[in-house]
Amino acid sequence: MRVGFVGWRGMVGSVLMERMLAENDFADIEPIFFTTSNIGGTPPVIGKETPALKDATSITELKAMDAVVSCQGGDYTKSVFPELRKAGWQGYWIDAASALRMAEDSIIVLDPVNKTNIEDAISKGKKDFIGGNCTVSLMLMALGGLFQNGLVEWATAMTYQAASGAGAQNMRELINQMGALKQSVASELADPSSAILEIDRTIAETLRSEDFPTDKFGFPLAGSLLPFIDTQLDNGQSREEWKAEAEANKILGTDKAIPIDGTCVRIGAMRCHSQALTLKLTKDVPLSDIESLLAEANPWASVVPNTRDDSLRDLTPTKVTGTLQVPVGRLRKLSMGPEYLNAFTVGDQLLWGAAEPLRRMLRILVER
Ligand SMILES: NC(=O)C1=CN([C@@H]2O[C@H](COP(=O)(O)OP(=O)(O)OC[C@H]3O[C@@H](n4cnc5c(N)ncnc54)[C@H](OP(=O)(O)O)[C@@H]3O)[C@@H](O)[C@H]2O)C=CC1
Ligand SMILES: N[C@@H](CC(=O)OP(=O)(O)O)C(=O)O
Repeated sequence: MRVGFVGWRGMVGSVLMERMLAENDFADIEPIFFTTSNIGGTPPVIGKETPALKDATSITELKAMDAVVSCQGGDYTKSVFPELRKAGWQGYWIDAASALRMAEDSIIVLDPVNKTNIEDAISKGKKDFIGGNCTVSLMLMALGGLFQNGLVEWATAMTYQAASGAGAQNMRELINQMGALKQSVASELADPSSAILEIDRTIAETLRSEDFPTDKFGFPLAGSLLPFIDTQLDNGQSREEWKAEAEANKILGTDKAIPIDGTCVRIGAMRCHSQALTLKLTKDVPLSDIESLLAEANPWASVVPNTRDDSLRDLTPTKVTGTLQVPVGRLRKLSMGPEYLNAFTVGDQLLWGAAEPLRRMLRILVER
């Protein structure tokens, strides 16, 4: 299988490359690397010979691929994909960008949750397999045991999303913001007898100053938060909030849409998205059954006991970052009634949130 990779040196693409190397995925395909900026350049080192970088905008070059995996972004997808199909290309298109997610012919891929739908789509000749939004994929990885068993009447997710979701430059800016804050009070901090309210005043001034580094986010994130992610829709939702219900129901293949809504918030974590969920269950399910269903849904979901020690140790971005684990905890029935469940989950948005579903989709095709 000749597989073209576009966007392999970006942040999501680099995580995909790391995972493919770790799983020895390149052994079973003929990889060809593309670029939008360095045609003829040196391809990445993957343990086998590959040709010089090809032009990612060349329909002729792309047409020679059996599959194309793109982590290049939505603008690239929108400009190249229709031309490629128009030119009669019948290969598989696997994409991290949101551009084609809700297209009628596309499947949103998250195989631990919708492998049957994926297999069915391949059998029916579908060719466009798109990775889901990171918060949606991570929610379904963590809470698949309830959603897949028809136990969720509705859900509301309040998110705590990492800087990485906004891009590599934003991650750098977050650290620069942290550095600028520390610098502004360095001498006071070094003096244990200095007044905390004076430090706080200086920090607030620094956050509000014109010199504070905010080119990428537009606003301070370190020492603050940003309660709006992605663009604004007419109904008051952010596009990120809209994706929850739209994409989750498409992934689950529900006949009747499960309402899912909430508020998406950017916080100063590096690459793990966290979510606090309230779920209205379709019936009163005992907590022990809920825990079993969640833990058994897939090998990456795990239940963190709802104790202070366990939650603070195991249910944080610090613990989860760089791993494929998607722990879920803070599980308890809410005071509203026995059908109301509280949950909190954390996941790495570059792994299960972006690269891993694409890697596994390619494997499904290779192994058929
Ligand atoms: N960030 C995220 O959390 C998620 C992103 N996505 C999707 O993936 C797409 C790509 O996102 P992301 O990986 O963050 O984008 P990046 O900006 O990191 O990379 C995109 C492309 O930019 C080019 N580029 C230019 N300068 C550099 C540089 N210094 N280092 C690396 N690449 C550079 C590369 O193309 P070239 O080699 O051709 O020059 C690269 O493939 C997004 O647009 C989105 O659609 C999906 C889910 C989550
Ligand atoms: N919007 C997500 C990241 C992302 O790229 O999402 P999508 O693939 O749906 O555009 C975030 O900011 O955390």
